[in-house]
Amino acid sequence: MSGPVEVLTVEETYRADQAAIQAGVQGFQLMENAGRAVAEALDKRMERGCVAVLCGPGNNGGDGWVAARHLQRKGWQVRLASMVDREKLKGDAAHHARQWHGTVEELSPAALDGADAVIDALFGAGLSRGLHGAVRDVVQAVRRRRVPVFAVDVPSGVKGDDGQTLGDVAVEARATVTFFRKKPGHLLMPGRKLCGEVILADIGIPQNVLHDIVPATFENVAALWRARWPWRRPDTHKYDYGHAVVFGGVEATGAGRLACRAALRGGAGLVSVAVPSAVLPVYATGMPSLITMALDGEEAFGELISDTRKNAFLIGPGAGVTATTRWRAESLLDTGRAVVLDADALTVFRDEPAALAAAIRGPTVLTPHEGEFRRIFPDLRGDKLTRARKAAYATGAVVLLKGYDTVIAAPDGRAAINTNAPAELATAGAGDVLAGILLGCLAQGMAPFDAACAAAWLHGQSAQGFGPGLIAEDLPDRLPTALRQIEVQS
Ligand SMILES: NC(=O)C1=CN([C@@H]2O[C@H](COP(=O)(O)OP(=O)(O)OC[C@H]3O[C@@H](n4cnc5c(N)ncnc54)[C@H](OP(=O)(O)O)[C@@H]3O)[C@@H](O)[C@H]2O)[C@H](O)CC1
Ligand SMILES: [K+]
Repeated sequence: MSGPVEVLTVEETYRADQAAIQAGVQGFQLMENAGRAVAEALDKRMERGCVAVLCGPGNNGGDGWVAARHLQRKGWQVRLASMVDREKLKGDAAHHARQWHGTVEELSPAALDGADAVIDALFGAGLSRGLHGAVRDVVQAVRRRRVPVFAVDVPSGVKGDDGQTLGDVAVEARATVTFFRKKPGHLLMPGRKLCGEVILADIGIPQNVLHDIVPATFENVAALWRARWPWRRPDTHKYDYGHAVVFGGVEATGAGRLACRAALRGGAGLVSVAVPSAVLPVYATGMPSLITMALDGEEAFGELISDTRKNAFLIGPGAGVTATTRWRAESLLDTGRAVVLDADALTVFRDEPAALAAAIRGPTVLTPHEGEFRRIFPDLRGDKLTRARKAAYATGAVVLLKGYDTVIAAPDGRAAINTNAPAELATAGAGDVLAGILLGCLAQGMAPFDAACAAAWLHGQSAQGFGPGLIAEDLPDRLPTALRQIEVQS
């Protein structure tokens, strides 16, 4: 959980590298530190034996030559295979290749014979096309033989910017050692899975290079927003923590109930559920702290939303894809108060992103899963980070695009990637709980980007450590434990 919050694109990483060199750090020293960190990571995690170090034609390969030297010194038997002749290497890679006094083999599957571990120093940030020829054969052989791989910077074949594979083959690593700051590809799927454990090494790049880079992408750790978490203060009352309203469903009642409980646990001062009187008892049962409001007809709806003390609304879970849901969603947005649009309240804007954008006036968070996202924004292309950013920019809302690698994007370009959600969260109703936590955060006055990041993190954290058998009902009551961790997790 701990570690820096900033995530750098490949281009920003190169800028950080250059800024460090301009500040007086030698390039070959950065490479020395990088390669040594890779060697140490492997040596710490495995019994000494035989390691095959696979080196590419650029600086990623350069890190490999350094790692080979350090591993040999530590007592590993090293087989180094290079994609290109040592004489063809340039710059810092050429410098470090000259420091290697062992044998150099041609890159082929035979170089893996006898290896207990592999260092993948083929391609890193400079990957520009899919893997072909000898390099593809070797990567295929590594996968077949199931030798543990330690990747330098990123597993070869994976793009640092989005975690997608370029071409049809990529290395699957046990661990990936990267430098200074993580890249989006370490956090987004499938890159996150292909990286294995991600180890961040300090190679001597000064922190202050970030002042000029101004990163806009972050890992969603609590340190990103915890300074603005609305802790209860003395001398305050419940009205200081907002009045959240959930528009519950009539036939599908479970979703709204989960959201209400999550909003209460998430800290909203008051939570009301607004539903037709016929189903009120369903909502009231088992949740005495919930306020129930009879919503019989559109006049009652108008009256309810004209009360400005009600400062955050959730519509969508169990709502139904109907004209009423669309009209209500637009009316809520028109109040200019905080709104969470989820589930059916997103689908009612199918193929109409412009209408949605036009309706948004105040702090708004859209919480689509991939299917709902595609329905509203069928024309948005690109990786998850890019698409979420484009949707936020186009609508003026914060977009929380759900999944194992949930992305939260703000209209101003900031984006965070959530990394603490266990696979068990793929269960019915989990999304309704997330919407409820988010509603609670907004009711307490958090800005929508902070609220969405906090909600995604708390949602993931409340599922941590439960294991198989988790159901959505378990989540709200685990929120207090997750909340206590905001202070200890950075
Ligand atoms: N601050 C840092 O993060 C540091 C990073 N270091 C390491 O440097 C690499 C990035 O090095 P770079 O030389 O820019 O790029 P690569 O080594 O990843 O690869 C570039 C060369 O590979 C060729 N290439 C790319 N894709 C393929 C492919 N599919 N098949 C064959 N060849 C390929 C590419 O050729 P072009 O034709 O595209 O030019 C280049 O020749 C970073 O990842 C870190 O490991 C420093 O050591 C320390 C500081
Ligand atoms: K690599």
